[in-house]
Amino acid sequence: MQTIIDPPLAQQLASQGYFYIMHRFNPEQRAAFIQQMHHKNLFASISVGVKEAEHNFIDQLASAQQQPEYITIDIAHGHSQRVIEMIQHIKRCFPDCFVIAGNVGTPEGVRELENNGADATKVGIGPGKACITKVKTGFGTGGWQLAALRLCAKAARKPLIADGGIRTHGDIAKSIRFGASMVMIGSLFAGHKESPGKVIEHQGALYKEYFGSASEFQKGERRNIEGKKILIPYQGSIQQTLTEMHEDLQSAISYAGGNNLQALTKVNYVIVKNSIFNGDQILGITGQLNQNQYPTNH
Ligand SMILES: NC(=O)C1=CN([C@@H]2O[C@H](COP(=O)(O)OP(=O)(O)OC[C@H]3O[C@@H](n4cnc5c(N)ncnc54)[C@H](OP(=O)(O)O)[C@@H]3O)[C@@H](O)[C@H]2O)C=CC1
Ligand SMILES: Nc1nc2c(ncn2[C@@H]2O[C@H](COP(=O)(O)O)[C@@H](O)[C@H]2O)c(=O)[nH]1
Repeated sequence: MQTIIDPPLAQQLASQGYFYIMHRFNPEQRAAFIQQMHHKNLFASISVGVKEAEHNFIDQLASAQQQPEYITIDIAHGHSQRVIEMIQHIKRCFPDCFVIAGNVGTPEGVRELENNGADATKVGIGPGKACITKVKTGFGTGGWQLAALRLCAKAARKPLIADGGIRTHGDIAKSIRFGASMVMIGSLFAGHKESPGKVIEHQGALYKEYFGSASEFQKGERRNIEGKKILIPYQGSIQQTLTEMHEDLQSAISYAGGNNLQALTKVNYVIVKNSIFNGDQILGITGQLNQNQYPTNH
């Protein structure tokens, strides 16, 4: 997403061994981005849409022999013929490229994209924090993302990426329990100084803008709008959050009784009707929100 990642942050993440997906909203900069990443011996992970210009873009990369290691097909409704055609087009041009397709919310969607060549599938229709798909269309996995993931995982033969709805670090461990190999995160990263969202001062406090890729702010027009703009409290460096996520995931693995991520995939769980958040907010002793978590809703 344009308010989450830009080339410098992609370089930082890749050089530290994190996976990233570069957004597709500066289309003319993608070829140069691949070159820059390769020049620094880093992997290139770009995204594309499904329209004709995107097919032509893949052809241009192929003619220039500029193969990114990862291409994500990033559209709202991933269980569609246009995504299947794009997977096949990419695989024709770049048989070795790892193709991530999505987003879907059903086992049928996962199976069909996998059968047509996707190497991994993104699961999540509408659980994102800047998303309004559920209220506008009545569709989606918003509010039951983990259950959707669990259903999709039963059908999946290749990795699943849980995309959207990660609100706490604990949600990462839970997503792995229900079948994700990876999670994709927007809002939890949006407030950091490295994220490209604009800094806004509001009633004496600093925030960063975070907008949906299907919002009017991204699209520049009010057509098929399924996203909104929100403000996320400004949080300083992303490294602190990454470190804390790492530590929390390590603790989760230990609670699961193991010493690697596999342990999380087998742990027992109970489903409770209402979330057992105990009404807690994670507040520091000064009453300030802890640096990295639980921004207020806007
Ligand atoms: N994960 C999620 O829940 C969602 C994510 N998004 C994000 O928003 C961005 C823009 O996505 P998108 O609008 O698909 O990209 P594009 O504008 O590239 O549209 C791709 C194609 O899908 C069509 N389209 C758009 N929305 C839908 C829909 N809900 N159902 C069926 N067809 C649709 C478009 O029609 P036309 O040409 O007429 O515009 C176009 O043909 C992406 O980054 C996507 O990830 C958006 C919504 C949901
Ligand atoms: N329905 C919409 N979903 C969107 C839009 N822009 C992005 N997204 C999805 O949200 C996640 C990030 O979720 P978060 O909970 O971590 O903030 C992102 O990866 C996309 O899949 C949108 O405009 N509408």
